[in-house]
Amino acid sequence: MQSADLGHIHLHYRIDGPEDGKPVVFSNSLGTDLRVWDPLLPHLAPGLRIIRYDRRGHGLSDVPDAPYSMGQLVRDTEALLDFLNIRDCVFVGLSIGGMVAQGLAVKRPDLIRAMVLSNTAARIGTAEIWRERAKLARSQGLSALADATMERWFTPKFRASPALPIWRNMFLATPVEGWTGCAEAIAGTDFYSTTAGLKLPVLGIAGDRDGSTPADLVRETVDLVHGSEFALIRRAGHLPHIEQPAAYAEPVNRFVLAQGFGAS
Ligand SMILES: O=C(O)CC1=CCC(=O)O1
Repeated sequence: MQSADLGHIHLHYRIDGPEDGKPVVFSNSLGTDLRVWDPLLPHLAPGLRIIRYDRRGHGLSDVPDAPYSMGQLVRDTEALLDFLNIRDCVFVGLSIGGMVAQGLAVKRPDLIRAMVLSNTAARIGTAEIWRERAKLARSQGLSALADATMERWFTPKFRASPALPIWRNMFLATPVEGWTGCAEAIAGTDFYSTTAGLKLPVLGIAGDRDGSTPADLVRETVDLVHGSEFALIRRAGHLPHIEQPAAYAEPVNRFVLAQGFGAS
């Protein structure tokens, strides 16, 4: 457990793997903390340096007053990677984390060599939807959003499994200020034109039963970048690395290794 003092904010982060391993940065989704990647880690190729962090308003990072902007979320990540002296990473962005990836790749191409855009898009939902959800969260708490969120995150089969409370509790443990702050950032984000100008290797990943970023939406964004690849994970919702970790790891490992990121 470590905290980075970035001057404007403290972010909680964690690094696993050898110090001289090639860096792969994981940026998670709204309403989750860095532990959301735990099911995937045992399936990743050996020898990588795995960097995870809690976005502002989430996990053990600072919780500034809402609203947040996507520019702030990108800047936080940029500052963290500079603090950790990370360059040329493969950046794996899940949902809002994928939006941060798109913004950061435009702003700081020196930081990102290639990116995985997982269950994300240049624009997710509509501003109205996110502002409605934020209003409900502020008036009634995240419990008012929990059932619908689990339906977007997971298939019915997974929702009936004993593992569900782990992820539901992670969602419910998110500070309302942090969740609504990030929801406002999503509401204000449309990266279509800037993502279309990106020139770096991109792998898109979608779940065939994603209730938040359906596969066609993910594909539309990923196709904006010339030469991008795409993988569909079957029997999975918005968090396919939890429901199908081995199937998710397969394209990620192939893509990461194709960037010259083998064990050193
Ligand atoms: O729909 C959800 O709540 C899931 C989600 C959308 C953006 C994000 O990061 O998570």
